[in-house]
Amino acid sequence: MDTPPWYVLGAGALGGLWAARLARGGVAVHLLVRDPAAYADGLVLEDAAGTQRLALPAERIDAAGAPIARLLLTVKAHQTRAAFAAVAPRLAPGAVIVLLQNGMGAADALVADGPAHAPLLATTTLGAWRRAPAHVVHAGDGPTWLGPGPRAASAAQRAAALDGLRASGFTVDWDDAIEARLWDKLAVNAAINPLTALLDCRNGALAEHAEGRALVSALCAETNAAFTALGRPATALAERVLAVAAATGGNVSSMCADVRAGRPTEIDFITGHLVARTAALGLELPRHRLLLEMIRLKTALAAPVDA
Ligand SMILES: NC(=O)C1=CN([C@@H]2O[C@H](COP(=O)(O)OP(=O)(O)OC[C@H]3O[C@@H](n4cnc5c(N)ncnc54)[C@H](OP(=O)(O)O)[C@@H]3O)[C@@H](O)[C@H]2O)C=CC1
Ligand SMILES: CC(C)(CO)C(=O)C(=O)O
Repeated sequence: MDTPPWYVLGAGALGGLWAARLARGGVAVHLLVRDPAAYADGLVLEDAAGTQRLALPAERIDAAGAPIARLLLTVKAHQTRAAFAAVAPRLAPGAVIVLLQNGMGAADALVADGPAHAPLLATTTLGAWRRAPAHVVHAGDGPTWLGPGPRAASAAQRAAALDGLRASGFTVDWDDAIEARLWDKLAVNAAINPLTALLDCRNGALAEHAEGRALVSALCAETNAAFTALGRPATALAERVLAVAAATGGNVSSMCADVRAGRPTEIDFITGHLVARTAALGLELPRHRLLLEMIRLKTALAAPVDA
């Protein structure tokens, strides 16, 4: 039986990287996009191997077409619900769906919204950025972890996702405790992303300056208290966050980039998720809540104002 194509919904930096690597691995890949004209010449991948143009079919997200049996969702957390609603009518029964993004809570909304799909969750330390809309740069390596989502997937769906994504040549492993990995990544993003966005600085600045280290430590103390309340282990959180800030020192964080561009951010799925989950247990996180409100205001201020 022919292996069905991967459809990549979210052909930005990370989705473009995966699409290009899967295609280079000999897999059929289709892009689901808002503007197919931007991908008319395919997708360019720039990495250690050089620069390569890959011819990939790009379809409008809401176009009618063949049923989709394998879907990789790499839109930002706040874009997930709308993007998934647009593609849901094309999903084949038992489709393999992988949600690869930062933040938490987007998959819960998909499952609550809808038909009996069972998205798997994934997290990665790969890094990528877009030089142009259809030109991605592979900027950082690392493993990708796949695990169960809020609704149980079948063993066949898990195996198809894992084997299918491994065709990229990236390291992909299964972890039943994916939620713990997502919380760990959330803890890093909850400190670095809003601080760099509000201070308009690169990640490294937080580790380089005593004031930055103090802010990170204060936020991580709250995250530690939150993890304890949620029954999750959290060791040396501030040290780990500062190590990531230093290791990605030259990066403009995704939230800083979004704020600079006047785009909505993933704050509600990072800090918002943390604050809401602990508030439900009666624990307030005043520093995180302040950052949440400041980033929300920053986004509101970027919206056009009537004269
Ligand atoms: N980039 C990275 O290195 C890493 C990113 N992540 C996470 O991965 C996720 C994706 O990030 P990233 O790739 O950087 O983000 P990008 O903004 O580069 O990509 C998101 C893509 O989704 C597309 N999109 C959004 N809504 C729709 C829709 N309704 N229909 C079709 N396409 C849509 C956007 O299209 P359009 O171009 O039209 O706006 C864009 O191409 C985020 O959660 C991020 O935090 C995690 C680890 C590393
Ligand atoms: C790890 C970090 C902070 C790297 O920039 C990131 O995930 C992001 O920018 O969203």
